[in-house]
Parts: sequence; structure tokens; C-alpha cells
Amino acid sequence: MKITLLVIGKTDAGYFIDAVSEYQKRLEHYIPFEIQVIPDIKNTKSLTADQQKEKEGELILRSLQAGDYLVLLDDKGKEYTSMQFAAYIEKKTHTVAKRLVFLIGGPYGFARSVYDKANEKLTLSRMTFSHQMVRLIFVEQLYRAMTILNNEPYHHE
Ligand SMILES: C[S@@+](CC[C@H](N)C(=O)[O-])C[C@H]1O[C@@H](n2cnc3c(N)ncnc32)[C@H](O)[C@@H]1O
Repeated sequence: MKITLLVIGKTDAGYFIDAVSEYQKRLEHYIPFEIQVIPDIKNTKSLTADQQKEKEGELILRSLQAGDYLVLLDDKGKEYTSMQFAAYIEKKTHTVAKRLVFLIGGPYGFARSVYDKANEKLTLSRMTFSHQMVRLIFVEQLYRAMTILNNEPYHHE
């Protein structure tokens, strides 16, 4: 199994790039992991929120591959503790043969077509974060999960 974090738009802020890269580098040691970036939609000012979501949705669906297991990161999804998330990842390594794809939405969330395609929704908190923050929180939680699964002293209950 390979884990993919699918995101919309490049990260501009250097401090986010550095922090995300740090966890991405640490993850190399544990599991095949990639961040796949879908280019930003141009001229969003002339679009309504729904039109932007639809356009992003088309690009997202085109970025998916046959056999992907799609999990939306969504503030109205299932909530886990870090221990439960580690167990969830472990279980997925036995059931997902190809890519386990975690998807972060754009500024207005996901189009209906993307919700329809999803296998699950996962929430990181009941609070809403910026899409850049979510990238960082997700890679840190995935790293935390890998250290839990390998009995390493990073996570403390
Ligand atoms: C700024 S948020 C979009 C908020 C938008 N109002 C919505 O309804 O989804 C951008 C993306 O970050 C992710 N996100 C934000 N907060 C999250 C949370 N607490 N848990 C999981 N994902 C979150 C989601 O993928 C969301 O589509």
C-alpha cells in the first residue's frame, strides 16, 4: 500500500514547506508516501463558490487512479484518537492493495461528485483549519501513527 496526500494548490509559505517536508522526510523510513498537488484553478474571482468546487472536483476525479481508496479530510467526518488512527492505518495496510488517498479540499470544501466518489470521511478536529494547516497536521499525525505502530517513544498517552 502507498499513502497519497492529494491537495489543491502549491504551498507558498516557506515555513509550511519546511515543516511539511520535515515530516515527509521522516515518513520515508516507514511507508511509501507522496504528496500529489493538483494545480490551483485560475481566475477564481469570476467563479461562484459552487463553480469553483465543481472545477476542483473535475480535476480531483481526473487525478484518481483505478483501485484508489479515497478518504476525504473533512470537518464532518469520523474522529479518531492518535492511537485509533494508528490502528486504522495498520488495518488499511491489509485491505488496501494500491493507494490510500487522503484528500484535502479547497477553500469551499468538496463538490458533491467528490463526496459521491469517497469511501470515507475523516476529521482531524471539529474545528476548521486552513488547507495549508491541514497538510501539516495530517503529516504529523501520520508520522505519529507510524511511530506508535513501531513502538517508538514519540507518542505518550
Ligand atoms: C478551509 S477548509 C474548507 C472549509 C469549507 N467550509 C468546508 O465546508 O469544507 C479546506 C479543507 O481543509 C480540510 N479541513 C479543514 N479543517 C479540517 C478538519 N478539522 N478535519 C479534516 N479536514 C479539515 C478539508 O479538506 C477542507 O476541505
